[in-house]
Amino acid sequence: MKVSNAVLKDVLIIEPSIFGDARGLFFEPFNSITWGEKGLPTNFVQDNQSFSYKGVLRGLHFQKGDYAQGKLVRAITGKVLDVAVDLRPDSPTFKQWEFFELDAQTNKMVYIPVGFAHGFLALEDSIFAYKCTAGYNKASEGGILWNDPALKIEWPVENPNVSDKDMILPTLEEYLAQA
Ligand SMILES: Cc1cn([C@H]2C[C@H](O)[C@@H](COP(=O)(O)OP(=O)(O)O[C@H]3O[C@@H](C)C(=O)[C@@H](O)[C@H]3O)O2)c(=O)[nH]c1=O
Repeated sequence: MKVSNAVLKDVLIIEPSIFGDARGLFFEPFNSITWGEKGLPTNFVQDNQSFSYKGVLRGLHFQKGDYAQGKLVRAITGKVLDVAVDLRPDSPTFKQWEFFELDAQTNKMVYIPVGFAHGFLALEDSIFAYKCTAGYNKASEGGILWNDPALKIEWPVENPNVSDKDMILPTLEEYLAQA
C-alpha cells in the first residue's frame, strides 16, 4: 500500500497493494489493524454505495457540526472524477479544489477529512463506494453549488446530470455568509 499527500492539506491518496494472478486480483480496501498501525483513519461508522450513470454529478456535499464526516472514497466499477474542496478557513489550501480520477483498474482511494466538500462526476457508468466517520444525519446536510463560478472547478462537462436538490445549493460565498 502506498500513501501519499494530495495537494490539499490533510487529504490522502491511498493506493492499495494489488495481488494479481491467473484468476484475477485481490486487494484489501480497508484493514483497521494495519491502517491503525500506519496512523491512517480507522474510525468509520457507515459504508455507502451509489450507482451513477455516465454524466451524473453528485455534490458538492458535507455534513455540519457533530455529524461532520471524513470520507474514504473509491470507484468499484467504472471511472469517476472525484473532487474535494477545502472549506476550512484556517487551512493554507482554503477554497482550493483538487480532482482525483478513481477507477476500478487502479483501485486508488482518497481520504477526505472533516472540513471539506466532496463531489464526483461519473465519467462512465460507475459504482461508487465510501466509508464515513460519522453517520448520515439529514438535518446536518450542507452543500455548495457544483459550478460555483468563484471556485472555478474545471469540470470536463457543461451540462452534467445533477439532482434538483444539488441544483439549488448555495455558492461558497453565499454559504459562508449564512454560516
Ligand atoms: C448520503 C445518504 C443518503 N441517504 C438517502 C437520502 C436520499 O433519499 C437518498 C439520496 O441521497 P442524496 O441525493 O443525498 O445522495 P448523494 O447525492 O449520492 O449524496 C452523497 O453525495 C456524495 C457526493 C457525498 O459526498 C456523500 O456524502 C453524499 O452526500 O439516499 C441515506 O439514507 N443515507 C445517506 O448516508
